[in-house]
Amino acid sequence: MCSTISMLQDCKTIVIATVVAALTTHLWLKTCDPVPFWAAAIALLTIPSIATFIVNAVIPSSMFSLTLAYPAFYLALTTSICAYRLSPFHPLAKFPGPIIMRLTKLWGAWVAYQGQAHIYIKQLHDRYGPIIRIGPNELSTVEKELIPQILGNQGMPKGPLWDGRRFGNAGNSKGYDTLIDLRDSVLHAELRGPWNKAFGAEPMKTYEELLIRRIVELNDRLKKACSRGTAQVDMAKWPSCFTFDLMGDLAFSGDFRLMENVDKDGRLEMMDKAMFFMSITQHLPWIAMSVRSLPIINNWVMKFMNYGIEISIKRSQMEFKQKDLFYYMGEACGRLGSEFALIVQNCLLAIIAGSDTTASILSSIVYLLLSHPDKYKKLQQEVDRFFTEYQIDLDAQQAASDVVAGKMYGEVLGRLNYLNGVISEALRLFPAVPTSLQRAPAKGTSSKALQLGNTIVILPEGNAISVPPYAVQRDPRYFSPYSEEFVRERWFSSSSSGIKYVTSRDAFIPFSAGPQNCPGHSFALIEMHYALAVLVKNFNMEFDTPDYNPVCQWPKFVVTAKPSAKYQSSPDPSLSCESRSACARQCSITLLPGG
Ligand code: HEM
Repeated sequence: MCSTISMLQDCKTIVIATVVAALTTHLWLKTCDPVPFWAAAIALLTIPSIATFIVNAVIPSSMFSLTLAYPAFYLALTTSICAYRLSPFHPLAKFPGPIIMRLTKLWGAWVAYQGQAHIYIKQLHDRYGPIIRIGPNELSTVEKELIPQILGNQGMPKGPLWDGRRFGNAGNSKGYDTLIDLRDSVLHAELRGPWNKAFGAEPMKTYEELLIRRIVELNDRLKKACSRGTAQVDMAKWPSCFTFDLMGDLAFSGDFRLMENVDKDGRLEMMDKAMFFMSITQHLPWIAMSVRSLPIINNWVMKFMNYGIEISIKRSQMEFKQKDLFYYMGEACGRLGSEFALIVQNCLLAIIAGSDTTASILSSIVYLLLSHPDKYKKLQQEVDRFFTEYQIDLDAQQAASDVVAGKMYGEVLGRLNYLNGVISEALRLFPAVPTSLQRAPAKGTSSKALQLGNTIVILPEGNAISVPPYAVQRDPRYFSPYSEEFVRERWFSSSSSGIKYVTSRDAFIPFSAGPQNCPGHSFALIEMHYALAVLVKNFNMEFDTPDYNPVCQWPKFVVTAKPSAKYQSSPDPSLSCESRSACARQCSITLLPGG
Protein backbone atom coordinates (compact mmCIF):
# COMPACT_ATOMS: atom_id res chain seq x y z
CA MET A 1 0.00 0.00 0.00
CA CYS A 2 2.80 2.34 1.09
CA SER A 3 4.83 1.65 -2.00
CA THR A 4 1.77 2.29 -4.22
CA ILE A 5 1.21 5.68 -2.60
CA SER A 6 4.88 6.55 -2.98
CA MET A 7 4.76 5.47 -6.63
CA LEU A 8 1.74 7.70 -7.26
CA GLN A 9 3.49 10.59 -5.59
CA ASP A 10 6.56 9.97 -7.74
CA CYS A 11 4.39 9.98 -10.85
CA LYS A 12 2.77 13.23 -9.77
CA THR A 13 6.17 14.82 -9.26
CA ILE A 14 7.33 13.56 -12.63
CA VAL A 15 4.26 14.95 -14.40
CA ILE A 16 4.64 18.29 -12.62
CA ALA A 17 8.34 18.46 -13.45
CA THR A 18 7.73 17.65 -17.10
CA VAL A 19 4.86 20.10 -17.46
CA VAL A 20 6.80 22.89 -15.73
CA ALA A 21 9.82 22.25 -17.99
CA ALA A 22 7.61 22.17 -21.09
CA LEU A 23 5.66 25.32 -20.16
CA THR A 24 8.84 27.22 -19.35
CA THR A 25 10.33 26.17 -22.68
CA HIS A 26 7.16 27.21 -24.52
CA LEU A 27 7.14 30.58 -22.77
CA TRP A 28 10.79 31.12 -23.66
CA LEU A 29 10.25 30.15 -27.33
CA LYS A 30 7.23 32.44 -27.51
CA THR A 31 8.77 35.48 -25.80
CA CYS A 32 12.11 35.34 -27.60
CA ASP A 33 10.63 34.48 -31.01
CA PRO A 34 12.45 34.04 -33.32
CA VAL A 35 14.82 31.88 -31.30
CA PRO A 36 17.84 30.86 -33.41
CA PHE A 37 17.43 27.29 -34.57
CA TRP A 38 20.66 26.11 -32.94
CA ALA A 39 19.59 27.56 -29.55
CA ALA A 40 16.16 25.92 -29.79
CA ALA A 41 17.73 22.59 -30.81
CA ILE A 42 20.18 22.63 -27.89
CA ALA A 43 17.39 23.51 -25.47
CA LEU A 44 15.08 20.78 -26.74
CA LEU A 45 17.84 18.20 -26.48
CA THR A 46 19.08 19.14 -23.03
CA ILE A 47 16.06 20.30 -21.01
CA PRO A 48 14.64 16.77 -20.42
CA SER A 49 18.04 15.63 -19.12
CA ILE A 50 18.23 18.61 -16.79
CA ALA A 51 14.70 17.92 -15.56
CA THR A 52 15.64 14.27 -14.88
CA PHE A 53 18.71 15.35 -12.97
CA ILE A 54 16.72 17.76 -10.78
CA VAL A 55 13.90 15.29 -10.09
CA ASN A 56 16.34 12.55 -9.17
CA ALA A 57 18.25 14.92 -6.90
CA VAL A 58 15.02 15.91 -5.08
CA ILE A 59 13.60 12.37 -4.92
CA PRO A 60 16.55 9.97 -4.96
CA SER A 61 14.38 6.85 -5.28
CA SER A 62 12.35 8.30 -8.17
CA MET A 63 11.83 6.18 -11.25
CA PHE A 64 12.10 9.27 -13.43
CA SER A 65 14.54 8.20 -16.08
CA LEU A 66 15.69 9.69 -19.38
CA THR A 67 13.61 7.21 -21.35
CA LEU A 68 10.53 8.59 -19.66
CA ALA A 69 11.63 12.21 -19.52
CA TYR A 70 12.10 12.80 -23.25
CA PRO A 71 8.73 11.55 -24.57
CA ALA A 72 6.92 13.13 -21.63
CA PHE A 73 8.59 16.50 -22.22
CA TYR A 74 7.94 16.53 -25.98
CA LEU A 75 4.34 15.48 -25.47
CA ALA A 76 3.78 18.21 -22.87
CA LEU A 77 5.51 20.85 -25.02
CA THR A 78 3.55 19.93 -28.17
CA THR A 79 0.29 19.91 -26.23
CA SER A 80 1.06 23.28 -24.69
CA ILE A 81 1.93 24.85 -28.07
CA CYS A 82 -1.12 23.40 -29.83
CA ALA A 83 -3.47 24.33 -26.99
CA TYR A 84 -2.24 27.92 -27.02
CA ARG A 85 -2.50 28.24 -30.80
CA LEU A 86 -6.07 26.98 -30.75
CA SER A 87 -7.05 28.81 -27.58
CA PRO A 88 -9.10 32.01 -27.36
CA PHE A 89 -6.05 33.62 -25.69
CA HIS A 90 -4.10 33.68 -28.94
CA PRO A 91 -4.18 37.24 -30.39
CA LEU A 92 -5.35 35.92 -33.78
CA ALA A 93 -7.96 33.59 -32.27
CA LYS A 94 -10.99 35.40 -33.69
CA PHE A 95 -9.90 35.02 -37.32
CA PRO A 96 -11.26 31.98 -39.16
CA GLY A 97 -9.09 29.45 -40.94
CA PRO A 98 -8.42 25.73 -41.10
CA ILE A 99 -7.31 24.15 -37.82
CA ILE A 100 -4.18 22.66 -39.36
CA MET A 101 -2.99 26.12 -40.42
CA ARG A 102 -3.65 27.59 -36.98
CA LEU A 103 -1.49 24.83 -35.58
CA THR A 104 1.52 24.80 -37.88
CA LYS A 105 3.22 26.40 -40.85
CA LEU A 106 4.38 22.95 -41.93
CA TRP A 107 1.05 22.68 -43.73
CA GLY A 108 1.80 25.85 -45.72
CA ALA A 109 5.21 24.41 -46.62
CA TRP A 110 3.54 21.22 -47.82
CA VAL A 111 1.05 23.16 -49.97
CA ALA A 112 3.94 25.21 -51.42
CA TYR A 113 5.83 22.01 -52.16
CA GLN A 114 2.89 20.90 -54.29
CA GLY A 115 3.07 24.23 -56.17
CA GLN A 116 -0.56 25.23 -55.64
CA ALA A 117 -0.31 27.69 -52.75
CA HIS A 118 -2.03 30.56 -54.61
CA ILE A 119 -5.05 28.44 -55.55
CA TYR A 120 -5.31 27.02 -52.05
CA ILE A 121 -5.20 30.47 -50.43
CA LYS A 122 -7.91 31.70 -52.78
CA GLN A 123 -10.11 28.71 -51.92
CA LEU A 124 -9.61 29.46 -48.23
CA HIS A 125 -10.71 33.07 -48.75
CA ASP A 126 -13.75 31.90 -50.71
CA ARG A 127 -14.63 29.61 -47.84
CA TYR A 128 -13.69 31.57 -44.71
CA GLY A 129 -13.90 35.24 -45.73
CA PRO A 130 -11.75 38.26 -46.50
CA ILE A 131 -9.43 38.04 -43.47
CA ILE A 132 -8.27 34.56 -42.56
CA ARG A 133 -5.64 32.89 -40.42
CA ILE A 134 -3.12 31.01 -42.54
CA GLY A 135 -0.51 30.24 -39.90
CA PRO A 136 -0.17 30.19 -36.13
CA ASN A 137 0.97 33.82 -36.36
CA GLU A 138 -0.13 34.90 -39.83
CA LEU A 139 -3.22 36.39 -41.45
CA SER A 140 -4.10 36.77 -45.10
CA THR A 141 -6.43 39.44 -46.42
CA VAL A 142 -8.15 40.28 -49.69
CA GLU A 143 -9.65 43.54 -48.38
CA LYS A 144 -8.47 46.24 -50.78
CA GLU A 145 -9.09 48.89 -48.14
CA LEU A 146 -6.26 47.34 -46.13
CA ILE A 147 -3.74 47.24 -48.98
CA PRO A 148 -2.35 50.79 -48.46
CA GLN A 149 -2.22 50.20 -44.69
CA ILE A 150 -0.22 47.01 -45.18
CA LEU A 151 1.91 47.63 -48.27
CA GLY A 152 1.71 51.42 -48.68
CA ASN A 153 3.70 54.33 -47.25
CA GLN A 154 1.92 54.00 -43.93
CA GLY A 155 2.32 50.24 -44.05
CA MET A 156 4.76 47.87 -42.41
CA PRO A 157 8.21 46.43 -43.09
CA LYS A 158 8.58 43.01 -44.70
CA GLY A 159 7.57 40.00 -42.66
CA PRO A 160 9.50 36.94 -41.41
CA LEU A 161 8.87 35.15 -44.70
CA TRP A 162 11.87 37.03 -46.07
CA ASP A 163 14.18 35.46 -43.47
CA GLY A 164 13.22 32.13 -44.95
CA ARG A 165 13.70 33.27 -48.56
CA ARG A 166 17.12 34.80 -48.05
CA PHE A 167 19.59 33.39 -50.54
CA GLY A 168 22.66 35.46 -49.70
CA ASN A 169 24.55 35.40 -46.44
CA ALA A 170 22.26 36.80 -43.80
CA GLY A 171 23.20 40.45 -44.11
CA ASN A 172 26.67 41.96 -44.30
CA SER A 173 28.62 43.81 -41.64
CA LYS A 174 26.60 47.01 -42.15
CA GLY A 175 23.31 45.13 -41.96
CA TYR A 176 22.55 45.39 -45.69
CA ASP A 177 21.35 42.44 -47.67
CA THR A 178 19.68 41.89 -51.01
CA LEU A 179 16.98 44.55 -51.35
CA ILE A 180 14.11 42.09 -51.37
CA ASP A 181 15.17 40.44 -48.08
CA LEU A 182 15.69 43.63 -46.10
CA ARG A 183 13.23 43.75 -43.22
CA ASP A 184 14.55 46.90 -41.63
CA SER A 185 12.71 49.85 -43.21
CA VAL A 186 15.59 52.31 -42.82
CA LEU A 187 18.17 50.00 -44.40
CA HIS A 188 15.65 49.09 -47.07
CA ALA A 189 15.03 52.73 -47.98
CA GLU A 190 18.78 53.36 -48.19
CA LEU A 191 19.42 50.45 -50.51
CA ARG A 192 16.30 51.19 -52.54
CA GLY A 193 18.00 54.47 -53.60
CA PRO A 194 20.50 52.90 -56.04
CA TRP A 195 17.84 50.53 -57.32
CA ASN A 196 15.51 53.45 -58.11
CA LYS A 197 18.38 55.29 -59.76
CA ALA A 198 19.17 52.21 -61.86
CA PHE A 199 15.58 52.25 -63.16
CA GLY A 200 15.33 56.03 -63.69
CA ALA A 201 14.49 57.69 -67.03
CA GLU A 202 18.06 57.90 -68.33
CA PRO A 203 19.16 54.27 -67.71
CA MET A 204 15.83 53.08 -69.13
CA LYS A 205 16.88 54.35 -72.56
CA THR A 206 20.03 52.21 -72.42
CA TYR A 207 17.97 49.23 -71.26
CA GLU A 208 15.50 49.68 -74.10
CA GLU A 209 18.35 49.45 -76.58
CA LEU A 210 19.54 46.26 -74.89
CA LEU A 211 15.97 45.00 -74.99
CA ILE A 212 15.58 45.64 -78.70
CA ARG A 213 18.77 43.75 -79.45
CA ARG A 214 17.51 40.77 -77.48
CA ILE A 215 14.07 40.99 -79.11
CA VAL A 216 15.73 40.92 -82.49
CA GLU A 217 17.70 37.87 -81.40
CA LEU A 218 14.56 36.13 -80.12
CA ASN A 219 12.77 36.87 -83.36
CA ASP A 220 15.71 35.65 -85.38
CA ARG A 221 16.18 32.43 -83.46
CA LEU A 222 12.49 31.54 -83.55
CA LYS A 223 12.48 32.32 -87.24
CA LYS A 224 15.37 29.93 -87.76
CA ALA A 225 13.62 27.30 -85.64
CA CYS A 226 10.65 27.60 -88.01
CA SER A 227 12.75 27.47 -91.15
CA ARG A 228 11.01 24.24 -92.23
CA GLY A 229 7.60 25.82 -91.98
CA THR A 230 6.62 25.03 -88.41
CA ALA A 231 8.38 24.22 -85.20
CA GLN A 232 7.56 22.89 -81.81
CA VAL A 233 8.57 25.65 -79.46
CA ASP A 234 8.59 25.33 -75.71
CA MET A 235 6.83 28.50 -74.67
CA ALA A 236 7.93 28.18 -71.06
CA LYS A 237 11.61 27.79 -71.94
CA TRP A 238 12.06 30.34 -74.72
CA PRO A 239 10.72 33.32 -72.78
CA SER A 240 12.86 32.19 -69.83
CA CYS A 241 16.04 32.11 -71.93
CA PHE A 242 15.15 35.49 -73.42
CA THR A 243 14.49 37.21 -70.09
CA PHE A 244 17.53 35.60 -68.44
CA ASP A 245 19.80 36.90 -71.22
CA LEU A 246 18.22 40.32 -70.99
CA MET A 247 18.57 40.56 -67.21
CA GLY A 248 22.19 39.47 -67.63
CA ASP A 249 22.69 42.48 -69.92
CA LEU A 250 20.96 44.83 -67.51
CA ALA A 251 22.69 43.65 -64.36
CA PHE A 252 26.14 42.54 -65.51
CA SER A 253 26.49 43.87 -69.10
CA GLY A 254 26.71 40.13 -69.49
CA ASP A 255 26.66 37.85 -72.41
CA PHE A 256 24.80 34.90 -70.97
CA ARG A 257 23.82 33.32 -74.30
CA LEU A 258 20.98 31.16 -73.06
CA MET A 259 19.00 31.76 -76.24
CA GLU A 260 22.04 30.93 -78.34
CA ASN A 261 22.74 27.56 -76.73
CA VAL A 262 19.19 26.89 -75.43
CA ASP A 263 20.54 26.89 -71.89
CA LYS A 264 22.89 23.97 -72.37
CA ASP A 265 24.65 24.81 -69.08
CA GLY A 266 21.41 24.43 -67.14
CA ARG A 267 21.36 27.97 -65.69
CA LEU A 268 17.56 27.99 -65.54
CA GLU A 269 17.45 24.70 -63.71
CA MET A 270 20.10 25.95 -61.30
CA MET A 271 18.02 29.06 -60.53
CA ASP A 272 14.75 27.12 -60.34
CA LYS A 273 16.19 24.68 -57.80
CA ALA A 274 17.42 27.50 -55.55
CA MET A 275 14.05 29.25 -55.87
CA PHE A 276 12.07 26.08 -55.20
CA PHE A 277 13.94 25.59 -51.94
CA MET A 278 13.13 29.16 -50.91
CA SER A 279 9.43 28.86 -51.76
CA ILE A 280 9.24 26.13 -49.12
CA THR A 281 11.55 27.54 -46.44
CA GLN A 282 9.73 30.88 -46.56
CA HIS A 283 7.07 29.11 -44.50
CA LEU A 284 9.63 27.97 -41.93
CA PRO A 285 12.03 30.91 -41.54
CA TRP A 286 13.39 29.65 -38.22
CA ILE A 287 14.69 26.49 -39.84
CA ALA A 288 15.73 27.96 -43.21
CA MET A 289 19.40 28.53 -42.47
CA SER A 290 19.81 25.05 -40.99
CA VAL A 291 18.05 23.37 -43.91
CA ARG A 292 20.23 25.41 -46.21
CA SER A 293 23.33 23.86 -44.72
CA LEU A 294 22.18 20.35 -45.69
CA PRO A 295 24.65 19.26 -48.39
CA ILE A 296 22.15 18.79 -51.25
CA ILE A 297 20.39 22.11 -50.62
CA ASN A 298 23.62 23.95 -49.93
CA ASN A 299 24.88 22.61 -53.24
CA TRP A 300 21.90 24.12 -55.13
CA VAL A 301 22.16 27.51 -53.46
CA MET A 302 25.96 27.68 -53.57
CA LYS A 303 26.02 26.74 -57.23
CA PHE A 304 23.86 29.76 -57.94
CA MET A 305 25.83 32.04 -55.61
CA ASN A 306 29.14 30.92 -57.09
CA TYR A 307 27.76 31.62 -60.53
CA GLY A 308 26.96 35.15 -59.31
CA ILE A 309 30.48 35.59 -57.98
CA GLU A 310 32.00 34.28 -61.20
CA ILE A 311 30.02 36.67 -63.42
CA SER A 312 30.62 39.56 -61.04
CA ILE A 313 34.36 39.05 -61.20
CA LYS A 314 34.11 38.87 -64.99
CA ARG A 315 32.03 42.05 -65.01
CA SER A 316 34.43 43.93 -62.74
CA GLN A 317 37.31 43.11 -65.10
CA MET A 318 35.33 44.17 -68.16
CA GLU A 319 36.00 47.33 -70.08
CA PHE A 320 33.27 49.88 -69.23
CA LYS A 321 30.46 49.50 -71.81
CA GLN A 322 27.39 51.04 -70.27
CA LYS A 323 25.88 51.90 -66.92
CA ASP A 324 24.27 48.69 -65.73
CA LEU A 325 22.92 47.69 -62.33
CA PHE A 326 26.42 46.52 -61.34
CA TYR A 327 27.59 50.07 -61.96
CA TYR A 328 24.81 51.65 -59.87
CA MET A 329 25.26 49.18 -57.03
CA GLY A 330 29.03 49.71 -57.08
CA GLU A 331 28.53 53.47 -56.93
CA ALA A 332 26.18 53.11 -53.96
CA CYS A 333 28.31 50.58 -52.10
CA GLY A 334 31.10 53.12 -51.80
CA ARG A 335 28.63 55.57 -50.32
CA LEU A 336 26.94 53.06 -48.03
CA GLY A 337 30.34 51.76 -46.93
CA SER A 338 29.43 48.29 -48.04
CA GLU A 339 31.11 45.32 -49.64
CA PHE A 340 31.52 43.49 -52.94
CA ALA A 341 29.20 40.67 -51.79
CA LEU A 342 26.35 43.14 -51.64
CA ILE A 343 26.83 44.09 -55.30
CA VAL A 344 26.95 40.41 -56.28
CA GLN A 345 23.82 39.50 -54.35
CA ASN A 346 21.79 42.45 -55.57
CA CYS A 347 22.75 41.90 -59.19
CA LEU A 348 21.85 38.23 -58.82
CA LEU A 349 18.54 39.38 -57.36
CA ALA A 350 17.86 41.26 -60.59
CA ILE A 351 18.27 38.00 -62.52
CA ILE A 352 15.97 36.12 -60.15
CA ALA A 353 13.34 38.84 -59.71
CA GLY A 354 13.42 40.08 -63.28
CA SER A 355 13.67 36.98 -65.44
CA ASP A 356 11.37 34.32 -64.05
CA THR A 357 8.56 36.79 -63.37
CA THR A 358 8.48 38.35 -66.83
CA ALA A 359 8.93 34.97 -68.52
CA SER A 360 6.04 33.48 -66.61
CA ILE A 361 3.74 36.36 -67.61
CA LEU A 362 4.77 36.01 -71.26
CA SER A 363 3.97 32.29 -71.14
CA SER A 364 0.64 33.06 -69.48
CA ILE A 365 -0.22 35.56 -72.19
CA VAL A 366 0.54 33.08 -74.97
CA TYR A 367 -1.57 30.50 -73.18
CA LEU A 368 -4.48 32.93 -72.77
CA LEU A 369 -4.32 34.07 -76.39
CA LEU A 370 -4.23 30.52 -77.73
CA SER A 371 -7.21 29.67 -75.56
CA HIS A 372 -9.09 32.71 -76.98
CA PRO A 373 -8.45 32.74 -80.74
CA ASP A 374 -10.85 35.67 -81.31
CA LYS A 375 -8.79 37.85 -78.97
CA TYR A 376 -5.58 36.61 -80.48
CA LYS A 377 -6.86 37.77 -83.87
CA LYS A 378 -7.90 41.19 -82.60
CA LEU A 379 -4.50 41.68 -81.04
CA GLN A 380 -2.81 40.68 -84.29
CA GLN A 381 -4.87 43.27 -86.14
CA GLU A 382 -3.86 46.01 -83.74
CA VAL A 383 -0.19 45.04 -83.83
CA ASP A 384 -0.23 44.81 -87.63
CA ARG A 385 -1.65 48.31 -87.88
CA PHE A 386 1.04 49.57 -85.56
CA PHE A 387 3.91 47.96 -87.47
CA THR A 388 2.51 49.34 -90.71
CA GLU A 389 2.00 52.83 -89.37
CA TYR A 390 5.53 53.03 -88.00
CA GLN A 391 6.98 51.10 -90.95
CA ILE A 392 8.83 48.73 -88.69
CA ASP A 393 10.45 45.78 -90.32
CA LEU A 394 11.72 43.35 -87.80
CA ASP A 395 14.34 41.99 -90.06
CA ALA A 396 17.31 41.73 -87.68
CA GLN A 397 19.56 44.20 -89.45
CA GLN A 398 16.85 46.77 -89.91
CA ALA A 399 15.91 46.64 -86.24
CA ALA A 400 19.53 46.83 -85.17
CA SER A 401 20.04 49.94 -87.27
CA ASP A 402 16.87 51.42 -85.76
CA VAL A 403 18.53 51.10 -82.40
CA VAL A 404 21.59 52.90 -83.67
CA ALA A 405 19.40 55.64 -85.04
CA GLY A 406 17.84 55.89 -81.57
CA LYS A 407 14.42 54.72 -82.76
CA MET A 408 12.59 53.10 -79.95
CA TYR A 409 8.98 52.12 -79.71
CA GLY A 410 8.38 51.40 -76.04
CA GLU A 411 6.32 54.51 -75.54
CA VAL A 412 4.10 54.03 -78.60
CA LEU A 413 3.69 50.34 -77.89
CA GLY A 414 2.54 51.36 -74.42
CA ARG A 415 -0.33 53.26 -76.05
CA LEU A 416 -1.75 50.25 -77.91
CA ASN A 417 -5.08 49.70 -76.23
CA TYR A 418 -5.64 46.06 -76.99
CA LEU A 419 -2.07 45.05 -76.21
CA ASN A 420 -2.24 46.92 -72.90
CA GLY A 421 -5.48 45.22 -71.99
CA VAL A 422 -4.14 41.75 -72.80
CA ILE A 423 -1.05 42.30 -70.65
CA SER A 424 -3.06 43.77 -67.75
CA GLU A 425 -5.55 40.93 -67.88
CA ALA A 426 -2.75 38.33 -67.84
CA LEU A 427 -1.13 40.11 -64.89
CA ARG A 428 -4.50 40.07 -63.16
CA LEU A 429 -5.28 36.41 -63.71
CA PHE A 430 -1.77 35.00 -63.35
CA PRO A 431 0.31 37.41 -61.25
CA ALA A 432 3.93 36.24 -61.21
CA VAL A 433 4.10 36.77 -57.44
CA PRO A 434 0.72 35.30 -56.53
CA THR A 435 0.93 35.01 -52.74
CA SER A 436 3.99 36.29 -50.96
CA LEU A 437 3.35 39.96 -50.20
CA GLN A 438 3.90 39.68 -46.47
CA ARG A 439 4.42 42.47 -43.95
CA ALA A 440 4.74 42.54 -40.16
CA PRO A 441 4.75 45.24 -37.43
CA ALA A 442 8.19 46.78 -36.99
CA LYS A 443 10.25 45.66 -34.00
CA GLY A 444 9.42 47.63 -30.88
CA THR A 445 6.09 48.99 -32.18
CA SER A 446 4.09 46.44 -30.16
CA SER A 447 1.29 46.29 -32.76
CA LYS A 448 -0.21 47.72 -35.92
CA ALA A 449 -3.82 48.90 -36.01
CA LEU A 450 -5.57 48.38 -39.34
CA GLN A 451 -8.84 50.16 -40.01
CA LEU A 452 -11.52 48.35 -41.95
CA GLY A 453 -14.68 50.44 -42.13
CA ASN A 454 -15.62 51.03 -38.51
CA THR A 455 -13.66 48.03 -37.30
CA ILE A 456 -10.09 48.11 -36.05
CA VAL A 457 -8.00 45.01 -36.65
CA ILE A 458 -5.04 44.79 -34.27
CA LEU A 459 -1.98 42.91 -35.44
CA PRO A 460 0.36 42.45 -32.47
CA GLU A 461 4.12 42.39 -33.01
CA GLY A 462 5.31 38.85 -33.68
CA ASN A 463 2.48 38.27 -36.17
CA ALA A 464 2.36 38.94 -39.90
CA ILE A 465 -0.21 39.62 -42.58
CA SER A 466 -0.09 38.74 -46.29
CA VAL A 467 -1.90 40.12 -49.30
CA PRO A 468 -2.25 37.45 -52.01
CA PRO A 469 -2.51 39.16 -55.45
CA TYR A 470 -3.93 36.03 -57.10
CA ALA A 471 -6.94 35.96 -54.75
CA VAL A 472 -7.39 39.77 -54.60
CA GLN A 473 -7.34 40.15 -58.36
CA ARG A 474 -9.97 37.44 -58.87
CA ASP A 475 -12.27 38.83 -56.21
CA PRO A 476 -15.67 39.60 -57.85
CA ARG A 477 -16.07 42.66 -55.62
CA TYR A 478 -13.18 44.27 -57.50
CA PHE A 479 -13.33 42.72 -60.96
CA SER A 480 -16.69 41.73 -62.37
CA PRO A 481 -18.45 40.25 -64.16
CA TYR A 482 -16.46 37.14 -65.12
CA SER A 483 -13.77 37.72 -62.49
CA GLU A 484 -12.13 34.36 -63.27
CA GLU A 485 -12.14 34.83 -67.02
CA PHE A 486 -9.90 36.47 -69.58
CA VAL A 487 -11.85 39.59 -70.47
CA ARG A 488 -9.47 42.23 -71.66
CA GLU A 489 -12.40 44.58 -72.41
CA ARG A 490 -12.66 45.31 -68.69
CA TRP A 491 -9.60 47.53 -69.09
CA PHE A 492 -11.33 49.80 -71.66
CA SER A 493 -12.92 52.90 -70.18
CA SER A 494 -16.07 52.15 -72.19
CA SER A 495 -17.11 48.82 -73.58
CA SER A 496 -18.87 48.41 -76.93
CA SER A 497 -20.65 45.27 -75.67
CA GLY A 498 -22.81 47.33 -73.31
CA ILE A 499 -21.56 45.33 -70.32
CA LYS A 500 -20.68 47.50 -67.35
CA TYR A 501 -17.41 46.26 -65.90
CA VAL A 502 -16.24 46.85 -62.37
CA THR A 503 -12.46 47.29 -62.59
CA SER A 504 -10.86 48.35 -59.32
CA ARG A 505 -7.40 49.55 -60.18
CA ASP A 506 -6.56 49.89 -56.49
CA ALA A 507 -6.97 46.11 -56.20
CA PHE A 508 -4.61 45.50 -59.13
CA ILE A 509 -1.29 44.76 -57.45
CA PRO A 510 0.81 42.47 -59.70
CA PHE A 511 3.87 44.59 -58.88
CA SER A 512 2.84 45.08 -55.24
CA ALA A 513 2.42 48.62 -53.90
CA GLY A 514 4.16 51.18 -51.72
CA PRO A 515 7.82 51.72 -50.93
CA GLN A 516 8.73 48.04 -51.33
CA ASN A 517 6.99 47.55 -54.63
CA CYS A 518 8.74 46.26 -57.74
CA PRO A 519 11.41 48.72 -58.89
CA GLY A 520 11.61 46.99 -62.29
CA HIS A 521 7.90 47.23 -63.12
CA SER A 522 8.16 49.92 -65.84
CA PHE A 523 10.89 48.00 -67.57
CA ALA A 524 9.00 44.71 -67.24
CA LEU A 525 5.97 46.30 -68.93
CA ILE A 526 8.01 47.65 -71.85
CA GLU A 527 9.69 44.27 -72.20
CA MET A 528 6.36 42.46 -72.37
CA HIS A 529 4.97 44.96 -74.89
CA TYR A 530 7.89 44.45 -77.23
CA ALA A 531 8.09 40.68 -76.87
CA LEU A 532 4.37 40.15 -77.32
CA ALA A 533 4.09 42.51 -80.27
CA VAL A 534 6.88 40.68 -82.08
CA LEU A 535 5.59 37.19 -81.29
CA VAL A 536 2.10 38.09 -82.45
CA LYS A 537 3.29 39.95 -85.53
CA ASN A 538 5.73 37.42 -86.85
CA PHE A 539 4.48 34.06 -85.66
CA ASN A 540 1.23 32.19 -85.70
CA MET A 541 1.03 29.99 -82.68
CA GLU A 542 -1.26 27.19 -81.66
CA PHE A 543 -1.22 24.49 -79.00
CA ASP A 544 0.73 21.47 -80.00
CA THR A 545 -1.90 19.19 -78.49
CA PRO A 546 -5.58 19.98 -78.98
CA ASP A 547 -6.37 18.61 -75.53
CA TYR A 548 -3.86 20.78 -73.70
CA ASN A 549 -4.75 20.80 -70.02
CA PRO A 550 -3.25 23.70 -68.08
CA VAL A 551 -4.13 22.14 -64.73
CA CYS A 552 -1.67 19.28 -65.25
CA GLN A 553 0.66 20.70 -67.85
CA TRP A 554 1.06 24.34 -66.81
CA PRO A 555 3.46 26.07 -67.35
CA LYS A 556 5.01 23.56 -69.72
CA PHE A 557 3.33 23.78 -73.04
CA VAL A 558 4.53 23.54 -76.53
CA VAL A 559 3.14 25.65 -79.29
CA THR A 560 3.47 25.15 -82.94
CA ALA A 561 4.89 28.39 -84.20
CA LYS A 562 4.29 29.15 -87.85
CA PRO A 563 6.37 32.02 -89.09
CA SER A 564 4.45 34.49 -91.17
CA ALA A 565 4.91 33.94 -94.88
CA LYS A 566 7.19 36.88 -95.40
CA TYR A 567 9.99 34.69 -94.17
CA GLN A 568 9.15 32.11 -96.79
CA SER A 569 8.23 34.13 -99.85
CA SER A 570 7.56 37.73 -100.83
CA PRO A 571 3.92 38.68 -100.58
CA ASP A 572 2.10 40.37 -103.45
CA PRO A 573 3.37 43.98 -103.42
CA SER A 574 0.09 45.23 -104.84
CA LEU A 575 -1.68 44.41 -101.57
CA SER A 576 -2.04 47.12 -98.98
CA CYS A 577 0.22 46.70 -95.97
CA GLU A 578 -2.60 45.68 -93.70
CA SER A 579 -4.12 43.07 -95.94
CA ARG A 580 -0.61 41.89 -96.76
CA SER A 581 0.02 40.83 -93.20
CA ALA A 582 -3.37 39.15 -93.03
CA CYS A 583 -2.47 37.26 -96.19
CA ALA A 584 0.92 36.40 -94.80
CA ARG A 585 -0.75 34.53 -92.00
CA GLN A 586 -3.12 32.70 -94.28
CA CYS A 587 -0.16 31.70 -96.40
CA SER A 588 1.66 30.52 -93.34
CA ILE A 589 -1.24 28.23 -92.48
CA THR A 590 -0.73 26.52 -95.81
CA LEU A 591 2.82 25.87 -94.67
CA LEU A 592 1.55 23.45 -92.03
CA PRO A 593 2.57 19.90 -92.87
CA GLY A 594 -0.45 18.29 -94.44
CA GLY A 595 -2.42 21.49 -93.96
C1 HEM B 1 6.30 40.90 -64.90
C2 HEM B 1 7.41 41.08 -64.24
C3 HEM B 1 7.53 41.33 -62.76
C4 HEM B 1 6.61 41.14 -61.77
C5 HEM B 1 5.18 40.62 -61.90
C6 HEM B 1 7.24 41.54 -60.53
C7 HEM B 1 6.61 41.53 -59.30
C8 HEM B 1 7.18 41.94 -58.12
C9 HEM B 1 6.49 42.05 -56.87
C10 HEM B 1 5.04 41.69 -56.64
C11 HEM B 1 7.38 42.51 -55.95
C12 HEM B 1 7.09 42.90 -54.52
C13 HEM B 1 7.26 41.90 -53.44
C14 HEM B 1 6.74 42.49 -52.14
O1 HEM B 1 6.01 43.49 -52.13
O2 HEM B 1 7.02 41.91 -51.10
C15 HEM B 1 8.62 42.68 -56.62
C16 HEM B 1 9.76 43.13 -56.00
C17 HEM B 1 10.94 43.30 -56.67
N1 HEM B 1 11.16 43.18 -58.03
FE1 HEM B 1 9.82 42.69 -59.42
N2 HEM B 1 8.51 41.94 -60.79
C18 HEM B 1 8.73 41.85 -62.14
C19 HEM B 1 9.86 42.20 -62.81
C20 HEM B 1 10.98 42.71 -62.24
C21 HEM B 1 12.12 43.18 -62.96
C22 HEM B 1 12.29 43.24 -64.48
C23 HEM B 1 13.04 43.53 -62.04
C24 HEM B 1 14.38 44.10 -62.35
C25 HEM B 1 15.46 43.76 -61.91
C26 HEM B 1 12.46 43.30 -60.71
C27 HEM B 1 13.09 43.50 -59.49
C28 HEM B 1 12.47 43.47 -58.27
C29 HEM B 1 13.13 43.77 -57.00
C30 HEM B 1 14.57 44.14 -56.82
C31 HEM B 1 12.17 43.67 -56.01
C32 HEM B 1 12.34 43.94 -54.51
C33 HEM B 1 11.84 45.35 -54.22
C34 HEM B 1 11.99 45.79 -52.80
O3 HEM B 1 12.05 44.98 -51.89
O4 HEM B 1 12.06 47.01 -52.60
N3 HEM B 1 11.21 42.80 -60.88
N4 HEM B 1 8.48 42.36 -57.95
